[in-house]
Amino acid sequence: MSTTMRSILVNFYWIFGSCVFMILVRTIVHRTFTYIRQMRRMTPLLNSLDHLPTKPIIGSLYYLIKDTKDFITERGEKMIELFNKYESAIFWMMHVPIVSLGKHEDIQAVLNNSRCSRKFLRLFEGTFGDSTAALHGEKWRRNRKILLEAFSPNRFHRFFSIIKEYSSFTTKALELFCDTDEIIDIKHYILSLNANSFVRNISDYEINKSNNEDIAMINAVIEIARLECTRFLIPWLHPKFIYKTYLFFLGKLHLYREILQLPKKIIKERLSMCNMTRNLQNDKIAEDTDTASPELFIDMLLQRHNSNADFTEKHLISELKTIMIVGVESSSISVCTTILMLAMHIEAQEKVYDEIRTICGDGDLKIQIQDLKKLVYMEQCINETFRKFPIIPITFRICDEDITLQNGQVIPAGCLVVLNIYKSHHNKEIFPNADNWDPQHFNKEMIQHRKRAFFPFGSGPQMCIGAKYAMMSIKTQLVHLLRRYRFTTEMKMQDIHLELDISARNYSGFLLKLHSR
Ligand code: HEM
Repeated sequence: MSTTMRSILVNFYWIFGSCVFMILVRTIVHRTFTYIRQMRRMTPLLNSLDHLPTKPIIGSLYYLIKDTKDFITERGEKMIELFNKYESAIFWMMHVPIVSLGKHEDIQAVLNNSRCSRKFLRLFEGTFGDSTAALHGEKWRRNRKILLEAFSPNRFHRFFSIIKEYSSFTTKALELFCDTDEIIDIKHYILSLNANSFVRNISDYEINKSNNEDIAMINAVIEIARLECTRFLIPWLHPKFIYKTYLFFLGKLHLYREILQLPKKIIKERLSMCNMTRNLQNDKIAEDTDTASPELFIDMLLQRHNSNADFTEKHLISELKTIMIVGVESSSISVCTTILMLAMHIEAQEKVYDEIRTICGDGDLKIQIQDLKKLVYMEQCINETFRKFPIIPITFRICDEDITLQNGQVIPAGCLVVLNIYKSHHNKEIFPNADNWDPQHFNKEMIQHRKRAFFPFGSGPQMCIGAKYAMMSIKTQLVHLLRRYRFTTEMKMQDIHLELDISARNYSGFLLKLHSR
């Protein structure tokens, strides 16, 4: 290399290096000033609340790390335990204050306030990306409209027959373990049932178990959720560049590609199928999809993508990926936990079984969608499972305006708020037998009184759009499984340990024995 070339390169590196340095300094100074300005306004208001114990630099995070063998699995339970000590308090996530609220009136006030959003979910980009769950404002409103239509009860007949098909298939597959001494973890079977039926319901795509691309997504979801939860708890990992570097050193960047493989493949296959049909039917489909609302969720998204320049391919993939994540895991956990509870409470299981027999008869199982409403005691058991083990035990909001609590305290705008659903579900004034699993909490006489402190699907404008779908799906699966098997377990309540990332899952498993009916 000539000397001139070398000196040009050296100058280039100097200029480039200085630019990067200047940008870094500017960002740090800007962030520090913004933080100081915000804290000046927030501190007087926050001082009126209880403060959770803190340590220098890491704040209250110390109490999540203290005496912990495995931070990733134990942090959820520790967080709930810590928040549960106070009705409303401040938790210092390093230098960032988070206000935790546990009174149901305060939780309602925040959930029902349309100026409180889930903007922080941008930190969970692998899980939620640019989907409805992470959006706010006009974009969120437009996406939510599509979701509400796609999962409206008038579309349930088709969903129901597909869920029935996969439930029968899984019930038969479990035959292998019936009346043997083998203890099995039903989680894998139920997860597969829900993944297959949900993906068919939204896109007509059939998951191929022998295809690595299809299976990779399921593993990537759990790992990414864990990583993003760590990112959320450690503010130093919030800047994208630092988080990406962290992933690079952990060797986990590939997960972010894997999580997108299945949604991308579904879209590709759907597009090629639509093109084929279009050619065969002489453009009839094209005319239809331009005017009427399509039947499948994926077609609704494709229609939106075709007609709206701001709904890019990235949004399309993200929406599909997120709905698969939230739709599959939550229903699987609910089915598994309800069966585990019924296995621990045999009397309740017999009562549910008698109800199923009364409604569906003794012969071959011929359940109709309208029968599901009649399964009242089963619904009490499902609700009690949601109460005792809420799938989303805590949720967060950032409020764009000051929020006044019932006792007059003010939560300043811009503050991150934790809504402690778990605490509300364990309020002994409303649920007298709160520490135990007791379906009587939801009997006919008390249900209205209790539902005001009961938020399994959230509440207000951002409430879950899949609540009715989930209840229909869970009941259909339980009818099939409980009609064929009596489940027993050696597990006890204290064996259940919840890991918390985007949802709470029991990492001790769902260990059951199956006996024929
Ligand atoms: C037992 C099953 C389920 C539970 C316990 C559950 C729970 C929840 C909760 C608590 C929220 C609100 C979170 C918050 O306010 O921060 C939520 C939101 C959401 N859920 Fe579910 N969910 C379940 C099933 C489903 C299903 C099956 C779907 C899809 C069909 C779904 C789609 C969504 C979406 C899209 C949102 C975000 C709504 C918005 O931001 O406007 N969920 N879910």
